[in-house]
Amino acid sequence: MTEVDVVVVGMGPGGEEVAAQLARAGLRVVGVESRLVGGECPYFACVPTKMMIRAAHTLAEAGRVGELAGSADVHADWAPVAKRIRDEATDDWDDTVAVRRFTDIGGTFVRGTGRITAPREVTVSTSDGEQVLRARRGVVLNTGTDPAVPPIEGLAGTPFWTNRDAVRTEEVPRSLIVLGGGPVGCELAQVFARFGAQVTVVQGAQRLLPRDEPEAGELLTEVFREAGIAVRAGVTASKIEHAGDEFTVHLGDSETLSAQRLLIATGRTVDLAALGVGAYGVDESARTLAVDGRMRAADGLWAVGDITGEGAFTHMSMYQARFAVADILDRHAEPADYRAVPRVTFTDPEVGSVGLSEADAKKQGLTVRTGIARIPSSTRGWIHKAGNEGLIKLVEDADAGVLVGATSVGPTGGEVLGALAVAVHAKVPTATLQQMIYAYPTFHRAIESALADLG
Ligand SMILES: Cc1cc2nc3c(=O)[nH]c(=O)nc-3n(C[C@H](O)[C@H](O)[C@H](O)COP(=O)(O)OP(=O)(O)OC[C@H]3O[C@@H](n4cnc5c(N)ncnc54)[C@H](O)[C@@H]3O)c2cc1C
Ligand SMILES: NC(=O)c1ccc[n+]([C@@H]2O[C@H](COP(=O)([O-])OP(=O)(O)OC[C@H]3O[C@@H](n4cnc5c(N)ncnc54)[C@H](O)[C@@H]3O)[C@@H](O)[C@H]2O)c1
Repeated sequence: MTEVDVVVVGMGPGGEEVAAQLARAGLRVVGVESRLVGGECPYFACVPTKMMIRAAHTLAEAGRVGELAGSADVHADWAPVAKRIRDEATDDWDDTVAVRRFTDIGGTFVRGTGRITAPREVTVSTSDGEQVLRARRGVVLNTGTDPAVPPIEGLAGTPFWTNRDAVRTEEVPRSLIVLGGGPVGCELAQVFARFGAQVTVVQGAQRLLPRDEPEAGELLTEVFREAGIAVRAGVTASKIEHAGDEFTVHLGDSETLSAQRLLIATGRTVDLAALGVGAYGVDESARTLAVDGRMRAADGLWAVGDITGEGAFTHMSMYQARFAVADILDRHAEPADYRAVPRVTFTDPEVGSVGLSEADAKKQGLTVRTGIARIPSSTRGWIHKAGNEGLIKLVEDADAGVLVGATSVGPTGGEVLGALAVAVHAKVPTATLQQMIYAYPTFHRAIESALADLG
């Protein structure tokens, strides 16, 4: 039995941050990680997928030369992408540097799978057996999520991909069926299509990116279809077969789709029972672990990141980390505020949003006014021409005269979102936004046109 101040189970972005800050503050901290310190984001998610996207979008830009600047002879090659992911992003999926960063500031690292076995007690299964850790102040969970694999007949046991396989691939499949049209499915569908795969997205919901405004998902569907990516929305797979080098996906009774690879991108799952949170009296059958504004799930138990269900983003995990650290160190902090959470899906066009959608604002009983501007109709969009698809949508609480939500789709939609995130976060009056000067001819100047709809 080892006794310390805090045990952090799971060293994703937030857990790494909590563990490091507490160690720097002089606490005795043990960090427990079963796979790689840094978590999903640097090894299997944000960073490698954004490298894939950067490469894929470069190909698309080269493809636009014909319309704008002459001609270009482009040959796609996955080898530099795979090499960059292996060498630059993941160090060949080796976390030696990240572990050292933590131990150099006084943290103790244990490689293994942690499970809460009593309040303030974690038992870690390691390659050498079990280790029991007692945490005087408590336990912080940052164990993230795993890909959710739907219970479709025939799927289990087939060599399907999740994001973890897709980022490790050394070659582009000839053809790919993507099950799920959320951010993971959309980003990866476009990457592999731009590298030459024949791609079909099968999306159970009625549109792509259903968490975003309908206008965004509809626009992305148009862009995908124009690029030859088939989008099947509102359908689900009834049965899956794999034989030889081919998957067959049955849609309903009569239709089938075939492809060399199948990517499962149907969301994420958390197993609270496996983490043993029941020892704290917490409901282990819940889908996520509810926390308060200080990230407390129970007395002596904190959680940060995807496990809390407050939006699965690296920036959310890092944001929540600061509240857990403040609470553990007895420092005063206002509770976490989720009014203005920004999120960007890095397709081309990028789809960024912040705060409430129009539908959610109405559900909250607000008097809603919306404004919309199309990027191709803006001066910059018109100049940009090839690849100029996009829009700005604003959602105003008309009684308060402030924006409560906004969407920015476009070639730099995620960057334009920055201005809108400030407006929602700081509750800048709509009248003040309308008086602002927007540089000509920028993409963000389309915000001014959308504001004109708000009177
Ligand atoms: C393909 C893809 C692309 C994404 N792109 C973006 C993006 O561009 N921007 C963005 O903001 N977000 C993105 N996300 C989401 C982002 O990856 C997560 O929100 C982020 O990793 C934060 O997760 P987390 O802090 O909850 O922990 P995670 O990163 O999930 O890490 C949790 C860690 O806990 C470990 N662990 C789990 N159980 C145990 C246990 N019992 N004992 C010990 N260790 C354990 C795991 O091995 C893992 O390393 C993407 C996700 C995916 C799947
Ligand atoms: N750029 C980013 O910030 C980024 C990128 C990727 C992922 N993420 C985050 O990671 C998390 C996981 O992303 P995701 O896209 O896997 O999950 P998601 O839950 O956002 O989307 C999954 C989609 O799959 C569909 N689906 C579910 N079951 C299905 C089935 N059986 N057949 C067909 N479709 C089905 C759903 O309708 C849903 O739209 C999200 O919270 C996301 O925000 C963020």
